[in-house]
Amino acid sequence: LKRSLNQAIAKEKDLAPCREILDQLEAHDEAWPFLLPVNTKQFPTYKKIIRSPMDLSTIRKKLNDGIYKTRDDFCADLQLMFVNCVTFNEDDSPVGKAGHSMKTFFDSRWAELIAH
Ligand SMILES: Cc1ncccc1N[C@@H](C)c1cnc2ccsc2c1
Repeated sequence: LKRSLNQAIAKEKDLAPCREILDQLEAHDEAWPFLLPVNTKQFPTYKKIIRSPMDLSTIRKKLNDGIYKTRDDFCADLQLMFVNCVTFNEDDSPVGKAGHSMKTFFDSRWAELIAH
């Protein structure tokens, strides 16, 4: 029991900074394309082109539901969201530009978190 309690404490330590970064991503001026799953009625080709959709609300739910075992699992879903954006959107489109801006922000905050 003691070991599993320590493991639970270690997991919380590992994931706590993820909540902080996710708070900042959701509050970012350019988060608007990523707040909810892409509406496939509005973008009918999206499901064909993007095999694994991902968005900030899904990441938040997975974090709250204890789906992420490590901070790297969390990071992988964010990178998936950014790769989906680059795959579907032109770099100079409004959504494409927002994606690059959000990725740059995330990568710098993640580096601070891991580096510190
Ligand atoms: C991240 C992403 N990738 C590809 C397509 C869409 C989106 N985002 C949705 C929310 C979105 C993005 N832009 C607009 C513009 C009018 S409705 C709407 C909805």
